[in-house]
Amino acid sequence: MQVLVINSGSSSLKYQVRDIEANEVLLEGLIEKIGEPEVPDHAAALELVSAALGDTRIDAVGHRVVHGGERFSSPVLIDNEIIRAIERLNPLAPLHNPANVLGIRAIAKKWPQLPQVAVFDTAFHRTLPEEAWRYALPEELYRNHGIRRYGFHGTSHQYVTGRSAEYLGIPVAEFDGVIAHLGNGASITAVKSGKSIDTSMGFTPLEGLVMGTRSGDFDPSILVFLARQGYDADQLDALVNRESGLFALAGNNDMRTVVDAAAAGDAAAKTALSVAAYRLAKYIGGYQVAVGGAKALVFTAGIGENSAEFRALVVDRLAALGLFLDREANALCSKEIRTISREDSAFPILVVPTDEERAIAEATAAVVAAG
Ligand SMILES: Nc1ncnc2c1ncn2[C@@H]1O[C@H](COP(=O)(O)OP(=O)(O)O)[C@@H](O)[C@H]1O
Ligand SMILES: CC(=O)OP(=O)(O)O
Ligand SMILES: [Mg+2]
Repeated sequence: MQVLVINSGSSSLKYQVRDIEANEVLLEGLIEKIGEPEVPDHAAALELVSAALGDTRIDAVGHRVVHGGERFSSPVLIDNEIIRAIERLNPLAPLHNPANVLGIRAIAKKWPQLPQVAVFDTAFHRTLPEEAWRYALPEELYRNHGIRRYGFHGTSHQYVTGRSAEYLGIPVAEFDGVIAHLGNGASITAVKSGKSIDTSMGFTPLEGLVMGTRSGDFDPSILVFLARQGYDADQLDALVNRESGLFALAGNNDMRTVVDAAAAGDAAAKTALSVAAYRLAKYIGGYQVAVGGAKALVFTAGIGENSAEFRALVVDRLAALGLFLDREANALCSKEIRTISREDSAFPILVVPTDEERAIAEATAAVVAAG
């Protein structure tokens, strides 16, 4: 089966065509600047994808959909009712979901006969126990507005959980571990018996770790204070989602630039790295408690897979957990799954490359084959 995988962002669209049986990428690309004159909307972006596809056969389309709310705990075949259900979740993920819906509608219009499947970022986290998903807020906020913790990056956390168990030679149902997905958006998940039991992102992909341009955790009274100073909702949204994180602390949202600046002696860049590494180390300590003793700590995504410097800054704070880095193994550049901890570490620290597109393609093929 040949599956077109679509990851629509608000201003970009990533795509891949994969052969499922051969596990091969036949074609891939990235369309940027959607909304600007060259590519006015998602339909225009899709025309560019269509041109790039040429006469490549497509049997099904798999979409990354960021918010699946409480309804979706697994991938689903898309129909009009499903599109409307995803659309109703738009207010919960304003940066991501509207773009996902536009991508789905554009394809339904252009290739109405093609089966489309939605694969949700939130689905893997549907196993969170209430003590992890519930905020200590009045019940009606949950009942009337769905205000609770959902968690994101689930497709990646689930894929990496499976790969880690395989690497350790244990069934996934016996895997207890802590997975740190560190990309532009970053989240960490506590996995117990192969299931997500806690994760750092919450109602939206803002809570938790320090990210490229998102603040992660802070005292929500700051928003109340700023509202009283005259900030409106859009300004507050931009402030915490687009103007914070590494960008606010170091003047740049790209980890490579921040690490280089710190190495060159830039004090703000050093502070940014310390704040981000300290926050993550604290979460790892907390999740070690949540899972009752991990079998592995796993780093993944752009920063987790590639930044030996940032991994060292984090692990050097974990001596209390009995974790020690093998400096040489950590410094190695590789696309392979690998161990980066010393033999005498309490449990192994792994680097496991994620592959959200592969996971989405395989889930899509499975849903289409079953339906
Ligand atoms: N070689 C590298 N060293 C350090 N950081 C890297 C390297 N390659 C990528 N990154 C970082 O990974 C992040 C992007 O991660 P990625 O998973 O691609 O994000 P997303 O999919 O959310 O856009 C950026 O902060 C980038 O600087
Ligand atoms: C949910 C989320 O944060 O996604 P991304 O990392 O792609 O922005
Ligand atoms: Mg990502």
